[in-house]
Amino acid sequence: MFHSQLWSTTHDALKPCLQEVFPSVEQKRVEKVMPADTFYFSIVRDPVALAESSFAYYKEVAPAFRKAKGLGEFVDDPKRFYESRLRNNHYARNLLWFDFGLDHNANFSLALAQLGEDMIRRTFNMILVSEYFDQSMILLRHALCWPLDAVVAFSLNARQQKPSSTGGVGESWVGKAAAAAGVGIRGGHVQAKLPPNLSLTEEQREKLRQWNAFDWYLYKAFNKTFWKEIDKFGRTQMEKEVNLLRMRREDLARVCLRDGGKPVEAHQIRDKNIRPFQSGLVKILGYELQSGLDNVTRKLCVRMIRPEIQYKDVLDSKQFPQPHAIQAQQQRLIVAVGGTFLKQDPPWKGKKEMGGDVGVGGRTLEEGMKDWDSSLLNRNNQTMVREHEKLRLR
Ligand SMILES: Nc1ncnc2c1ncn2[C@@H]1O[C@H](COP(=O)(O)OS(=O)(=O)O)[C@@H](OP(=O)(O)O)[C@H]1O
Repeated sequence: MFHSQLWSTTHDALKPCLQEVFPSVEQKRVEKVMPADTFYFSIVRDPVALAESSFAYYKEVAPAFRKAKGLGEFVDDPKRFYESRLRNNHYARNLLWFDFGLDHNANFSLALAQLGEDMIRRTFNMILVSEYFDQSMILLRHALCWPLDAVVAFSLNARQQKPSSTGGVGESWVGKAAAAAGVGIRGGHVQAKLPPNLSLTEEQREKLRQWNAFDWYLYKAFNKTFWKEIDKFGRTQMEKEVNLLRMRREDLARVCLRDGGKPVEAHQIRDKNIRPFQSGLVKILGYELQSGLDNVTRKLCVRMIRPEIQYKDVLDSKQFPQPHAIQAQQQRLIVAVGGTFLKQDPPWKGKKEMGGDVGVGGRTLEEGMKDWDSSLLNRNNQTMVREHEKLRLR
């Protein structure tokens, strides 16, 4: 949901002014706090891929998904499982349409779909396509006159597609996922639901498109516009720039990431501050940084792989700096002794290294509390305090 207080300060923190709109659009309230020349963009994803992702993450969150054994069973007869009035069922029907602030339970009609499309076109300067992420980044960088490096990114928040084959019950994918989901393992048997079955036949994929008719309509419409934009840009030039982008990504992966940049399970990441939050029964992968990076390089690399919740916390700390709290904390560290002031080691120093691992860049927790640009992170943020309440941000 949109909160003007949040965004009014975000705008100062995020210059130049642009928004990748994730929350439902409440355009008037957004416009009140954003400058007139704000660049609004969003991204659409193929509804079939989106449904797979949504089912995997939100199986236990959306009532409509909960009772279905697999995505296929849900799709075969969605009305058996779906009740429009139930909270969180937006994950199960027309999620794109919902994210654009539209009524995802409305009966499909072409007229209504066109109205929605027009509204989105009026609101957004650009709609990108997830399936062509690299091409999207090139279009975006040109629209914003950004250098190539500004859009080089590693894929974040990816779902593990297959369970790992090694390890006993405690070490297995199911075991860990169950633990993450807070389900017990008794007598060596996993008392948890298995990871969701996402396999679909071609017929079921087609049914999914019908069930998510508004999303399918939007996806087709914006996909068409996207390719028109690429034609305007020039296909050869696009190919050239996409190649450059990929080369640059590979270079950065070599510098920043272990094992050639292969995404890894969260528990393999030694630095807890860059572990992606886990939700549901699928694993969300992250990256392990190269060791021995100098400070500047490390900051750049962390910036590229910081998971979404930690990223939100960085924004929070920029938007809501707590000068009094910081000052008070600093004062607590300065102890008056016989008229002179000595700086005392903070209580955590020497006890706890970041992620419990001294080897990771050799940074202390104190340093770890600072963001890439050295601003202090607020410890009373959501990540630190309400660990158990988190869901992926949507
Ligand atoms: N660069 C790039 N290219 C293509 N796809 C990418 C990229 N980065 C992230 N992803 C995929 O986006 C999915 C996560 O999206 P979000 O971070 O928005 O999370 S969520 O949808 O709000 O839950 C998640 O999809 P699934 O893995 O299918 O769940 C990511 O794999």
